[in-house]
Amino acid sequence: MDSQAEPKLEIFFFPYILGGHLIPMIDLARLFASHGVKATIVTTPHNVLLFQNPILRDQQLGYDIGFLALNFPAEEYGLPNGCENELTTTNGDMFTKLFMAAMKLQDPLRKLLSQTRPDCLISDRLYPWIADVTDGLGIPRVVFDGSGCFSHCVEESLRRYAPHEKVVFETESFLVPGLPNQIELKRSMLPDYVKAENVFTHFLNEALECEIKSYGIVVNSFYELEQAYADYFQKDMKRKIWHIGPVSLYNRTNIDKVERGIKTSIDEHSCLSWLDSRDPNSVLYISFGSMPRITSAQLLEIAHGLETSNHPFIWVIGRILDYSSKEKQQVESVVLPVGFEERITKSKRGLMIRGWAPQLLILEHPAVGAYMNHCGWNSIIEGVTAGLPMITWPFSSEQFYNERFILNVIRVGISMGNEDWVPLKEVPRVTIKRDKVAHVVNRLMGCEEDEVVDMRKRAEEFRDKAMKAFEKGGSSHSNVHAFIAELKSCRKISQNGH
Ligand SMILES: O=c1ccn([C@@H]2O[C@H](COP(=O)(O)OP(=O)(O)O[C@H]3O[C@H](CO)[C@@H](O)[C@H](O)[C@H]3O)[C@@H](O)[C@H]2O)c(=O)[nH]1
Repeated sequence: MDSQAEPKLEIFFFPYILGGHLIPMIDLARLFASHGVKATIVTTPHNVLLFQNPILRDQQLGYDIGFLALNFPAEEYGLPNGCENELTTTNGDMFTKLFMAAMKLQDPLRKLLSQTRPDCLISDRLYPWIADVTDGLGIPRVVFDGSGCFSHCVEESLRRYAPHEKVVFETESFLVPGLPNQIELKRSMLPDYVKAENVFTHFLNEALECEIKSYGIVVNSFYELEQAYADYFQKDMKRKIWHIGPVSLYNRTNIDKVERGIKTSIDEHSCLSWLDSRDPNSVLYISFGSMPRITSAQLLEIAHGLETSNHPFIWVIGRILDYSSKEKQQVESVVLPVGFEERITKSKRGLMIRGWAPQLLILEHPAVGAYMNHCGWNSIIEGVTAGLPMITWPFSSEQFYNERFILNVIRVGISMGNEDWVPLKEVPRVTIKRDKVAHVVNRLMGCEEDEVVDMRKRAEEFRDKAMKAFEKGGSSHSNVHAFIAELKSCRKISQNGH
């Protein structure tokens, strides 16, 4: 039993500087603070500014949460002042510089940790030097992986058995051995750094070594969603994992005031009233995450496809890069079919959001009936939490693994059919044509076929399980407690000098 006088457990949270990593890590810190931990988010000055409002709100609620800022060497890398995450980059070159600058956080972090000595550091997977910083300081280090446990298991199987080396053609399928489900992939879906060694292979190998040497990993997922993989990870891969999500549910208590850093590009009330005017389950929500993904040509095909399919939609057009320019500069204004916007606005068929959408607010609305996304893990877990079937359209990173998870493991989606992995910030080589877009949208929206009805049912069941996992007594809630208890006992052991 903890004595009343025992000091609070202090955890430092050190997120990576990509939107899809920062957002869930901030939620994670807020979640732990709500469980009585002193949570300190260690990030760079402009990222502090970006997320200060939700943290202030939590402080007003009495939670012990705050920031510590590390200087970001933007200037040293020729980045404009304030460019401290990929959301503020406007071309591909800046993105590369950002990665390099992030590597330089090592020394300031070391200095900070040696002065402050928290009870634990939860850091993002993408800092391969993190073990050098914490080892020797005696601070337990835990890795937060922005993706789910499933993609870890796929990565491990590919490393162990290299099944992709036994197929000749890019379009040839192979089975991913040793996993609880039959998972088929094609070589064309694999990252270039898996198929042949490059700089990123080494970077990720170092990150993995660091992860293996860590105390364990926490994931933004819940046990019931990927039970077989959570067990596989612990038993076969012999590593510790805590499923503590969906962390976005932390925002749920105040869903109409969701602030997750970035200011939304649409007035939230007009977005909600547009949704209020639509029938339940009738709207398709389309978003491809926080990074630029699609080409101008693809944008046109999506627009035509949506118009033909005739289902209501909310379409988030994030940043589009001009892939033909050497610098991959951001396109200032996007070209849509003539009269498209007027037509969909007048008929109230669609709502376009240029920039940043209040995603959680939209996903939670009863009018939304399906979600087309790029299979970024946060999008998936947020879609699952909203009980939505999905249209999967992966492009890069581990997104094709995540797509298999949706299609073959939890079976709540249908695929748009892209099979061509491209590196982040490279031009997608495949353009899905308008007829295909319309066909896939029609297959899911307003369809009464058994396959789709079953998919919706399963999606709703997973939503209920997600809610249950997060509530008091649920698996994620208990895992947060178990994790805290374990860290407390580590602290006692180190204090007693054992
Ligand atoms: O207009 C928007 C767009 C995005 N989001 C939020 O931004 C996050 C996006 O995260 P995710 O869906 O994971 O996409 P990425 O930003 O692309 O994520 C990167 O990081 C993920 C976690 O490691 C990986 O799974 C992805 O492959 C990788 O691209 C989610 O929380 C969204 O709710 C918004 O709130 N509004």
